[in-house]
Amino acid sequence: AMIYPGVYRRTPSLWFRLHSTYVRKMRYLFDLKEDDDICRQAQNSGTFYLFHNLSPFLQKVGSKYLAPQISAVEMKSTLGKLKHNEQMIENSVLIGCSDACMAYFALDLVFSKIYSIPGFLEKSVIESELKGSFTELRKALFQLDGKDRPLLSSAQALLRWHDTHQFCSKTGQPTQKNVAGSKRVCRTSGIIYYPQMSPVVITLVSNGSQCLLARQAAFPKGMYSALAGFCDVGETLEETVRREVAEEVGLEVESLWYSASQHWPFPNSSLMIACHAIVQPQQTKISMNKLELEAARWFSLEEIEEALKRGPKPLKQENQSVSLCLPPKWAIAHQLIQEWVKQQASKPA
Ligand SMILES: NC(=O)c1ccc[n+]([C@@H]2O[C@H](COP(=O)([O-])OP(=O)(O)OC[C@H]3O[C@@H](n4cnc5c(N)ncnc54)[C@H](O)[C@@H]3O)[C@@H](O)[C@H]2O)c1
Ligand SMILES: [Mg+2]
Repeated sequence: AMIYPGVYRRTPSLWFRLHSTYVRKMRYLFDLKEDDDICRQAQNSGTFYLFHNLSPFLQKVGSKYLAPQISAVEMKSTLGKLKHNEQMIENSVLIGCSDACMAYFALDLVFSKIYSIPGFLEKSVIESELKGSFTELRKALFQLDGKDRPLLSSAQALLRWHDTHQFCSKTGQPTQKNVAGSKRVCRTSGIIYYPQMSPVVITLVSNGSQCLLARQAAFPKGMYSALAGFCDVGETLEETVRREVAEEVGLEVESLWYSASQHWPFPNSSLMIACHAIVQPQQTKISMNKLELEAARWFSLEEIEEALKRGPKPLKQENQSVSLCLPPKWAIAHQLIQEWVKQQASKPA
């Protein structure tokens, strides 16, 4: 149920003739964020992605997993023992819309405090009612394919932000979310809080023929990735790349260029900005920062190509060590590595 803006309400066909699907979607989402009444209406006709303590609800269909969209009606009836539907639905946050402008919301059952409502269903009962399970997001990202990954990642980030920003940090008074969940306001101080994101630079360093990968102690066994670091206040992205490379492996960047970016929900909300960097070929001796990293070294094209072929799971080798494995294909670090392999292949021999 699309809500047409302004003059188009009388002439919906004009709205469709004048705008591409993409523009219509973006205008609709803008209206939902700006206008609480429009957004409240959309909550009664939209669909919901469910979370339980930040774990998305997944269903197995054949050999595939997917995140089902639950209609408002379906939700009220399935979770029908609720006496406070309205109130619960208002805890949802807007996360997108379909090409036909049907709004998508995310709702966390735990954060909505519905468990304090007498008679509300246990998690396991909800899971068997809806025929699926609440799955930890990292695991879910491996099981899902396609468009659900970024959608669930940003949904989780937004739900987490609301849960941890319920009070004004100046007055200590409760903050109120707008219906879409695109901001929270403190009525006492008038301060508006917007969902927070930390910029992070992730850099694949190359010396012209090898690339530098590193691992943190917390990484899965065998996994190496590009260098990453949070931007400091006042820094440009270029300065962050140079500082992080110097801090973590003791090298000086000669040149760098931007590749792409990706939202990353762990551990909070980061905007991962991916870059390639080249260090001077005569200055490639790694001096690793042991506080940050467990290992860092140069890898040849052959080693990287083999690891890409093997896929994301490490193999146990004879000497007890594990083989190199790389970040999953949906992580931007993987994309940087793929691009580097292509650059190497296109170089004259
Ligand atoms: N290396 C990878 O392949 C990779 C891939 C995907 C995502 N990431 C993400 O990149 C992020 C940054 O990487 P890192 O841990 O090496 O960063 P880092 O090298 O900047 O070191 C982390 C330290 O920075 C400090 N810090 C400064 N600002 C911070 C902020 N806004 N939030 C949290 N800590 C902050 C903390 O002291 C923290 O311990 C991590 O959140 C990680 O999830 C890394
Ligand atoms: Mg780092």
